[in-house]
Amino acid sequence: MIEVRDLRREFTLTTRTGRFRRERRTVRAVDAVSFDVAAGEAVGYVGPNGAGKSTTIKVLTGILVPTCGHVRVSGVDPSRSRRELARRIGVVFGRRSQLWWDLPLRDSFDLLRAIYRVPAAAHAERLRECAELLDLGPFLGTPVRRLSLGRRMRGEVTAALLHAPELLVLDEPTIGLDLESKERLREFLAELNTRRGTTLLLTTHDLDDIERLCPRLVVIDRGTVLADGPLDGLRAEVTPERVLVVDLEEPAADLSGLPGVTSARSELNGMRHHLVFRRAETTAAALIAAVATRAAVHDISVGEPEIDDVVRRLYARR
Ligand SMILES: Nc1ncnc2c1ncn2[C@@H]1O[C@H](COP(=O)(O)OP(=O)(O)OP(=O)(O)O)[C@@H](O)[C@H]1O
Repeated sequence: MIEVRDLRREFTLTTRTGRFRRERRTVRAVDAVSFDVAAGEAVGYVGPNGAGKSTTIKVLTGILVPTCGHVRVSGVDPSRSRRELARRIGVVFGRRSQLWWDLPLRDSFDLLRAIYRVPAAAHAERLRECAELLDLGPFLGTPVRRLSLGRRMRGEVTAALLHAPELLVLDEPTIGLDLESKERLREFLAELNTRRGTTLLLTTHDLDDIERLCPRLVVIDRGTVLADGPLDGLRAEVTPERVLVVDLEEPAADLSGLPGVTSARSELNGMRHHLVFRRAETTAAALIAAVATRAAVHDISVGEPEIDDVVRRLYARR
């Protein structure tokens, strides 16, 4: 669905250095970026501010022409076949609107139908479905400028989906939304991906979006790809240890020396034990079984590093 090979995009900046002197400087926003996204995947494209996320998205959606490299989205070269691409993909920019500010939502949707030449019956059916799932029905007659941000974003997503695209590209779709609106949007997008098979590529600073929506992460920093893989795989790569917390029925003085355990400590007078173990050497299940031979276990939990921690560690590798 998406094919990116050795993508580079540069910007030339001109700064005044004297009354008649100007200096030209080249900024490489994206450099040697390569990744693929298969049909049906949901991929999070993350990185710190200025990493090159939006530049990549703009190249993928045909807004920017690459300086060099090979890019194919939905079978077409985005910068050469922008119109064709627009018929195949949907795009949502969280910080920009594709709706007509003074028109009621419904009129914006009608205009988009005319632009994309969607048959009336198919349009009506998709609008009914999106309006129902995103609870937009009561607001279809409201001018866009009077909608809350959460409702407007739901309108933006509906607008991007009315022509039934096979790929939806979202740049910061949950930025500025309250928790409830974020959750509602995530739920809708997750369903769109799993039920409809719509491919998703999204950039976000909100790692809960990734946790909820994207089994795979592409991490970019300073224009190059730092890591690409399943979230769980990246977790294991950057944090080779996990923690098993065991609550016992009776206090036990010491649970150290179990195979694969690198450190152990206890609290609550020996009722709770924290066992740090290396995932490469043992599994949580094997460790629980080993603990059970020494003491009666009341409850257990296995700590995974938070996704924020995983991404921070990936950035810190530089
Ligand atoms: N039009 C432009 N002219 C000059 N430099 C630009 C332009 N657009 C982006 N850049 C530079 O390219 C780099 C990457 O920017 P980009 O907006 O792609 O990053 P980002 O990862 O989307 O950041 P953020 O999360 O802050 O939106 C930055 O150094 C930025 O200043």
